[in-house]
Formats: sequence, structure tokens, C-alpha cells
Amino acid sequence: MTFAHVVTDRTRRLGTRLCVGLDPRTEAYRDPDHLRAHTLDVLEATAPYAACVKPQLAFYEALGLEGLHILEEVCAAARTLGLPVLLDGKRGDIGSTALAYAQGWLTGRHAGAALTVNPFLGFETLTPFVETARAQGGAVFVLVKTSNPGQGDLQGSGVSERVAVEVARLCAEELGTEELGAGKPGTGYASVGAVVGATHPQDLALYRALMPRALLLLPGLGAQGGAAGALTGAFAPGGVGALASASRGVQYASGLDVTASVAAARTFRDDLNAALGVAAP
Ligand SMILES: O=C(O)c1cc(=O)[nH]c(=O)n1[C@@H]1O[C@H](COP(=O)(O)O)[C@@H](O)[C@H]1O
Repeated sequence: MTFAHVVTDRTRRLGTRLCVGLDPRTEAYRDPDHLRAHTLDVLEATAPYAACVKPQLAFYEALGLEGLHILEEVCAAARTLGLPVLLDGKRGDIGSTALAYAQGWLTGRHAGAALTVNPFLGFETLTPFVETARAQGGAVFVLVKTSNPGQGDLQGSGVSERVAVEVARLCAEELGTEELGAGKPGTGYASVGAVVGATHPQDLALYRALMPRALLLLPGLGAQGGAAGALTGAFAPGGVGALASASRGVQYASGLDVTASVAAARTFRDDLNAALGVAAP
């Protein structure tokens, strides 16, 4: 089963298209053990509402080697729960270095099944990531239009959107062109997905149309102002093809209260489903 299969299967079986971000902030905890325990608790408690989980590498790297050990445990726990891991690293570099990043984050000890990648150095530099992911049945998510307010400086703003649209076109026409099977859940999605911020609801249908075979990752739900009810344009019929992602809005829904994290994940799931007119089984 590929990453796309597993998340699409979870969407169909569990009725969720929520990606739970696990971005533990050192300042919220007494010490790394406390951070580790709370992050694992949030993971386990919210798993029934998650199509996948997305640890942001920066929060683990900030703790040095100890953080990488915690990341390894988080990835292992997610796998035990049957939850696919999408690592948010936004990596990108010249080809030979890109290969090392790909080996580290897609095949190494703390590997995820999928990784976010940055196309700024050119599409040829993404090839090592795509080939490594494909060989593992994994995926890459290419930054197309990020969620942050300043994205327009380089990605295009307002009606122009030239760079983001060009990246989307290249994702669809050059990277995500592998043969796809038919008939099984998720077989309609390639190993190359794309990141489009949940903070751009008005643009989602455009990117959905430009990249019909790409799973779309929609970060920015909750803390950055993205609203679950405004994301329908990113989804294909049946409510598949996109993952709406919240990190702080789940992990720190109310301080460190894990019950509040569960309630927040359930609410995001239900709000997405209500907007799409689908029900959780
Ligand atoms: O690739 C990402 O996940 C990502 C892309 C993007 O455009 N915007 C964005 O916020 N993210 C990540 O998604 C998470 C958002 O966190 P919250 O704002 O707390 O939900 C962070 O880990 C960001 O690094």
C-alpha cells in the first residue's frame, strides 16, 4: 500500500481527512521527557480522527539528539497505530545533497512515509526525493502555495499567482506522471502531492484542477485562521484527495489537556465532513 492508498483508505473507512500536526514546543514543557510523553499521548488519543500525522522536524531538531530520539519514537508509535507519517521538513538542495536528505528522511531511522519538499532550486533537484519516495511506496509534498501571509513576495499574490501556478503545472506534468492503477482507494493519486495553504480557500479549486492526481496538503487549519468549512474546493468528489492539517489547534487546543486535543480533532473532522456533505461511519 502506498502513502496515498493508506490515507485514502483511512479517509474512506474512518471518515476523516484531518492531518494531525505534532509540533511540540519546548516552552510548553518541564523537560524533554514531559514533551515526549505529551506528544505520544496526543498522537495516541487523536489517532482515530487522523488520516495521517505530520511531525514538523524543526521542533525535534531543536532538542538535538534527544529530539531525534523522540521523533523516532513518535514515528514508531504512529506506525504501530497504522497512521502514515508525513514529515514536514521542507527540504530542497542540489541533487547530490537532496539524495542524502531523501535517504535520511524517507528511508532512515526516523523516516516518514512522506516528506515536504521545497522546489526553489529547480525541479531537477526534486528527482532524488521523488525517486526515493516512489521506491518506498511513499510520497513527497511540494510547496506550491504556502499558508503564511508573506508567501506572495515570491509565490505570487492576488490574481497573478504566476510562480505557484507554474510549480503546480510542473508537479502535474513532470513529476507526478507515474502510471496509476485503477479501482482501489487511493490509486488515483500519485506519489507527488502538493502543499496549498488552508488560508487560501479561494484558490483551492484552481490548484485541485491544475493537479488532479496530487494529494493536496492544506496546512493552516485553526491557529493560522484556516476554516474547515472553507476547504471544499480542494477535494475531489467523495471527499478524497486532500488532507487538512492542524498542529497547535490540536496539540494545544487547551493548554496540555489531551481531552481537549481529542475534542478539537473530532470537531475538525466533523466540520470538514459537514462542509463536504459526507458523514463519518
Ligand atoms: O508544509 C507544511 O506543513 C506547512 C506549509 C505551509 O504552507 N504552512 C505551514 O504552516 N506548514 C506547517 O504546518 C504547521 C502549521 O502549524 P499550526 O499553525 O500550528 O497548525 C507547521 O508545522 C508549519 O511548518
